[in-house]
Amino acid sequence: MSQSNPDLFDQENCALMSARAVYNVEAGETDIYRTALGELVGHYDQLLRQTRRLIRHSDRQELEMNRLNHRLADLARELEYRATHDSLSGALNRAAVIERGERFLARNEMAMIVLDIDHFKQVNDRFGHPVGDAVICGVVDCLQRTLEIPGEIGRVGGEEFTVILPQQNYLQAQEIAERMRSMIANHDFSLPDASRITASFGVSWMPAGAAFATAYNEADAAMYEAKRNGRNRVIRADHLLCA
Ligand SMILES: Nc1nc2c(ncn2[C@@H]2O[C@H](COP(=O)(O)OP(=O)(O)OP(=O)(O)O)[C@@H](O)[C@H]2O)c(=O)[nH]1
Repeated sequence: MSQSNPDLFDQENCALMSARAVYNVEAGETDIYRTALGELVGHYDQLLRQTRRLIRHSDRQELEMNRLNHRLADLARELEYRATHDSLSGALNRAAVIERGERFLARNEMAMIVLDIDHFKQVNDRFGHPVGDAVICGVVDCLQRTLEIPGEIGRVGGEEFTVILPQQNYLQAQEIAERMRSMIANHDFSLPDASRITASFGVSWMPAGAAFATAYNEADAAMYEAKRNGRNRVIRADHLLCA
């Protein structure tokens, strides 16, 4: 059995119908009251119709407002993503790496990997910028596929990347960097001459409360040492300091 929607104005409707009945039955008795009642019935009727129309309108407005609120939330998420991510590779951008790294390091020990693609200028020079761009995306893909624990991958320069590893010690970070190095070196980037891509890695580790800039500078210095030592290798910053 179908149930009709309840009318918000059931009681008012009943009052209106009673008034109409009185208006009809008592015709001719007291014209002055009859006329006044007639006007009241007319205005009341109109008031009910307009109120119903306003309620329908405000329901539509509420639906539209909900739709706009959802759209606004989507746009805010998109804006936040664009402000924090590199548009080419989808990795975090430099500002976001610094912001998240500082946040992690304020409370936790943190290891950090800095890596730089080897001889990347030659890739651009030999095959063109679009191929270079594809290599950048391929490298980020290799990093993502290797990172099986919580961590953040960022692109901090043209062909330089960072991996932030909260609560990892030196040895764990070194092993992750080694797996990333191997993954890139063995990956087929589909270059026209079938050549391979390699990257050089530096690893640092900092206790909670240390400065993010120190973590980055130490990993960066280790990465440059890896370049000087022949590239396609991982060097730890503590080994650098001991040498
Ligand atoms: N395709 C592409 N190239 C970029 C981008 N950003 C920077 N580069 C290029 O990256 C290259 C970096 O070259 P270099 O700093 O000389 O370093 P490299 O050739 O990788 O040599 P090493 O680091 O010493 O191994 C330059 O040719 C830049 O033009 C980018 O977004 N896309």
